Amino acid sequence: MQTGISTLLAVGTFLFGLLHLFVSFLRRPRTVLPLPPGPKGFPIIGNLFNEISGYRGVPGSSSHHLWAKYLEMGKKYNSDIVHINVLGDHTIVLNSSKATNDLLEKRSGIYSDRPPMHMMMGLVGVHRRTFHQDFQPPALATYRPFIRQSTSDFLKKIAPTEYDPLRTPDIKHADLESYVRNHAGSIILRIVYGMTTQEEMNDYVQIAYLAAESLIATMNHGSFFVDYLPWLKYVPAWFPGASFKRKANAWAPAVSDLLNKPWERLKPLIKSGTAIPCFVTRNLERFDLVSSLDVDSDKTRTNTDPNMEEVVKNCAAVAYFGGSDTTVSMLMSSILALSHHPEVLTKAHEEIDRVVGSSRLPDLTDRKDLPYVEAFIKEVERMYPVTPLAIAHRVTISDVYDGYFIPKGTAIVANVWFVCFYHRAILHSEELYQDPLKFDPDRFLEDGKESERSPNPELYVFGFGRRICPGRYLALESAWNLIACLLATCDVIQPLKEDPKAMIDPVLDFAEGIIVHPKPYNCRIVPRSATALNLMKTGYPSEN
Ligand code: HEM
Repeated sequence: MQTGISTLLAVGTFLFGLLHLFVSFLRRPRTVLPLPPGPKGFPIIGNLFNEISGYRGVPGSSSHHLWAKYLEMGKKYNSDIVHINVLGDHTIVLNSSKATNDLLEKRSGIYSDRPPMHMMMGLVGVHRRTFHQDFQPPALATYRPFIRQSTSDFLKKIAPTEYDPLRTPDIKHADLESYVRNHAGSIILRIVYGMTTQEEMNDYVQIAYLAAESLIATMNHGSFFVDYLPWLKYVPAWFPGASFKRKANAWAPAVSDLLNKPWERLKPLIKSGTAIPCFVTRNLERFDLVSSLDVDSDKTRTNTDPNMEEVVKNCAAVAYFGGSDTTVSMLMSSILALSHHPEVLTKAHEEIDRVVGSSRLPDLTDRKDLPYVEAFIKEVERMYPVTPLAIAHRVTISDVYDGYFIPKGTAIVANVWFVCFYHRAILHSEELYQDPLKFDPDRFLEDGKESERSPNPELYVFGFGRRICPGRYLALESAWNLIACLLATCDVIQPLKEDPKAMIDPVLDFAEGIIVHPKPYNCRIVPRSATALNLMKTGYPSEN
């Protein structure tokens, strides 16, 4: 009986698949204008078996980064916008700042939808306004004490017991990453859910880490077959070729924990009036939802808008996720860059010593007076963009650009990373940045002051138009605070005993995913003096 049902399901799915392909073929865009150039595909399946489809299941598919493949494609077709069609699902890759600006910024009204991310369980696409209100610069002043607290905790963790520069041991990658993860995680958990104790935060930082592993692997449009054939989400996990389904099942608990666990912890505290004011409490109050919160079940009793509790819950989880792994990537790249560029470290030390002195830690109020530190962070953003392909948008109505037809529903990918070729590129473009593969913070300065001679990478690394990252101000403040304090107190140098063959290339060795991280590296973080070590151990003065 069981086998009969399975066979029936398999045959049904196969026939349904054929029907879907046939209908997409009939409904393919027919217009006198050409689609942007791209590899010639086969009828119906299009570029499915072409490496640039983004689908990792293609036999023999190389492990090259997707953004590097897009580079090759742009070169080949000599165009800064290129087109891929997989099974009737259209993707257009924008390889230049002009194209991203023209479409994602100037035509933001129609280019701000998201393609469905079937592997992502709908965590994106939630209420943007709710989010932006709490993460705009005026709200940030309230969060600065949490940022300072987390930076103090970080400095204490990396501080050696004694000041002995020659015997300070290497920091292993896993330890450094866990301290950085704790820094980013504790700031966001305090802001979003009002968590204050390190013990409870540890568990939740780990939850965000596990969820990030799955979400990172799934968010690049086309990473899984189901992105192209949405009905596949209904096939059972045992179905031949349904490895995406088995992966989704394995990842589901982590993503569900991310969404539910901190929420379930907070609900009774809100009900009893003992919750610490935070993003969730403020938004529940804003939408008059506190009294309707149902502590005993997953469901909401709804005497107001039935969806708003879900919106607040989703926004909280998206902030918790969005604010964790991204900032970790940026900080790990910053520390890697410092350990490879002693000349940058020396200039930053000189600036901090001159402006802040050595008797206190730098604070966010010093930020405007430390242009070299600011330029260093910009150069990290440019050189190591956290999300090299941003997050795909989708166009809601058919459009025409540069003489090309862009069909309604096309996924739009901005290739932010893109190494230069001719005059088309973004963060590594020779046209925008002189000597683009050189790590050089000075490109953002003139006579020691902030300058606009190279465009600010923040125009690209945080996304575009209406979808621009709402957490960008928080990310930059928290990253700045940690980096400035690290620079003020420490030398960041190469490890003592490093096998040269095991050393990673700071330009090329990045792990693939929607959020990219440097491959594991060790380094040495050595206090600059006994006074600096003392500052690390005491941290910022207590604010209670
Ligand atoms: C270095 C740190 C960060 C980077 C590089 C970054 C980058 C991005 C990018 C590229 C997008 C997609 C924008 C687009 O589609 O055009 C995005 C979206 C988003 N980010 Fe960030 N982000 C960072 C930190 C944060 C933080 C700290 C938070 C939370 C407080 C956050 C919350 C979000 C949310 C909620 C979205 C979705 C916005 C939407 O779909 O409308 N991000 N981020």
